[in-house]
Amino acid sequence: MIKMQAVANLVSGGSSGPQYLTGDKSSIDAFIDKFDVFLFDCDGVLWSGDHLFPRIPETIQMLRDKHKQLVFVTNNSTKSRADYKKKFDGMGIPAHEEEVFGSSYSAAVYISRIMKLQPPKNKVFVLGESGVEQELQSEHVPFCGGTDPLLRREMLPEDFKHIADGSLLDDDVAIVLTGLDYHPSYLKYALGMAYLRRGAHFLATNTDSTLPSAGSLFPGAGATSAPLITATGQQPLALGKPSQAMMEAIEGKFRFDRKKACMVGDRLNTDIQFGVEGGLGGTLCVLTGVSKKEEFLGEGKGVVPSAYVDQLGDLLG
Ligand SMILES: O=C(O)[C@H](O)[C@H](O)COP(=O)(O)O
Ligand SMILES: [Mg+2]
Repeated sequence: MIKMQAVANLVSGGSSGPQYLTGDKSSIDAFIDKFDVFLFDCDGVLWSGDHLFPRIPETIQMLRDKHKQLVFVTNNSTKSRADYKKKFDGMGIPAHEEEVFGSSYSAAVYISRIMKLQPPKNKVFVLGESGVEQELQSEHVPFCGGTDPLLRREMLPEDFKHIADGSLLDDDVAIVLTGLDYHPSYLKYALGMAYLRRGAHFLATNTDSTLPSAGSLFPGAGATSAPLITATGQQPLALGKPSQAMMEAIEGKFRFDRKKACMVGDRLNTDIQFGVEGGLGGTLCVLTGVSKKEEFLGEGKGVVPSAYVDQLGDLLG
């Protein structure tokens, strides 16, 4: 049964706002044929935490069979590229580690290849999970904090004194980097604030307000940097979507024509904005994650995708 929007698309050729593709095989095929490259978001598009959405492996394989170039562009910094390869394998998604470009890798590349701080004052104090640490390691960037078990404890009275007199601080720290942190502590925030007050650069892998998981929403990476923003009044430089520094790094690594590329995502103010501001040929919003169609349908909407589907598997028709 062809949906009303599909009829509207057929009639208006898709000029009446974002094209609704679900159930419209000919429009789906025409849409896919426009692009050589698909940049895929992960959380809210492929899966919701450990829950894999329907027909994802088949959809990815279909695009591979059409010789499309695929890049997996996630803001989730808790995992490294190698971790994502394991997750893909575990879910039967045909993908390669080299095709992953996460915000933790984006931050590591920015620090090592753009900032190029000289040792010894080039260390990163991390508020985040092992994905950030692994990618800093892959770029030979020294770090501390992060998953260090010594920081997963109560703040003790003497800690205030030792942070204030600097004896608990590492003089080589030049950067504070926040990412999604499942183990926040007052001690970590106190150390992060002390380093920022000493003049350290303030970076974030991403600042998404929420994390889609288990079919619901949870505090996102933005919740990790927020206490430091409030305490210092400083804003971090975010290196995940929609940052165009990330788009340039991806274009530099995967070499593609932006006009023949499509960004597929579930979130308007990261994924779709990333594609629109990056001048990509198209953007596809998938309604299994954060953003709802009411946020982009109708007049006077901000970020609007070129097309949308109920779920990614709908691309199989
Ligand atoms: O809070 C976060 O870090 C984000 O919600 C999460 O990372 C989003 O990941 P993505 O949808 O970009 O794969
Ligand atoms: Mg997402």
